[in-house]
Amino acid sequence: MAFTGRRIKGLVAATFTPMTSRSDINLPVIQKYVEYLADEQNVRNIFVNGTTGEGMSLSVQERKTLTEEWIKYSRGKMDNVIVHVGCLSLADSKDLAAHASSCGADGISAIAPSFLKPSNPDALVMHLKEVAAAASNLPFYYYHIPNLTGVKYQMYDLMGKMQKHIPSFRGVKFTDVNLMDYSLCLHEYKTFEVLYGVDEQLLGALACGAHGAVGSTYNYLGSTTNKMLSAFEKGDLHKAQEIQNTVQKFLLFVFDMGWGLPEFKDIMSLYSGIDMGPARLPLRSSLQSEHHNTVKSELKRMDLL
Ligand SMILES: CC(=O)N[C@@H]([C@@H](O)[C@H](O)[C@H](O)CO)[C@@H](O)CC(=O)C(=O)O
Repeated sequence: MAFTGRRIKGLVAATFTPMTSRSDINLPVIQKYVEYLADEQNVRNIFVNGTTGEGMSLSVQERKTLTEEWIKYSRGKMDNVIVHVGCLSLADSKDLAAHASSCGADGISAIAPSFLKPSNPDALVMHLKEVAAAASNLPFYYYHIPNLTGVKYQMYDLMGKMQKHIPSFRGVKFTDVNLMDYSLCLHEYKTFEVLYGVDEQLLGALACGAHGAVGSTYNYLGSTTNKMLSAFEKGDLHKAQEIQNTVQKFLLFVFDMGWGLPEFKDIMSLYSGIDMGPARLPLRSSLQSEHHNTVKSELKRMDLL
């Protein structure tokens, strides 16, 4: 696919998957969720069924149903809906990619299979090429998240291979703290997109030249992070640093409590007032109702609520 020049700019919320108290997908919440992102957080791009969305814990049919709902309610509200189609099975990934294309998604993305891992970078590219070909009309983003997949190839090398072999290759969703690799990618592959995925150090990525970022905190700290992007664009580095530091302190509080994805989902419910429901097994939240006020007062103390 020839590069059209349209770039994802700014924040992309990696959406949570709303669930019922029994951990079934909760579709009626999606419309309100999309409106909340657009109207309250000023976030106009979403990345669905990814890590935050517990995509790998959903069935293929659930992922298809969710994709349809996200796309339906995003019309006129979101600029881009990127659908994560990565699976352990190539056949499932291709099925999801073709489905995303038939639904009118704006792009697809896939992680590396993480149980039987690719033998080498070329094998990974062969796998991704087949996934991308199942939705050849859509931009394809490789989802680099080495801490979770255990597939740790340098993106600087891999981008060259993907550019050569995958006609619809558009870029990488880069969820790693290695800013040297990130910066090398941005500067070598200028017509591609390298979306940054570690919210707590987005400012560092901006300094490298980042134009877009995908993350879980943009669901509820989107408007705060947008202020950081504006400050950076205006050259007000001090203000941008202050905002990044506030987000970092909030995340430090969360990590110090030993919390992670299931608790982030609870925090999104507390913050937005939209019930996201619990995370699906094997994840379990340890955030109890007695923690709710602590979280809220922490957010208020940091001027985030
Ligand atoms: C490992 C992980 O979940 N990383 C998040 C970050 O947004 C992360 O939650 C944030 O930086 C806080 O650590 C995103 O990169 C994940 C993401 O974009 C996705 O849900 O696909």
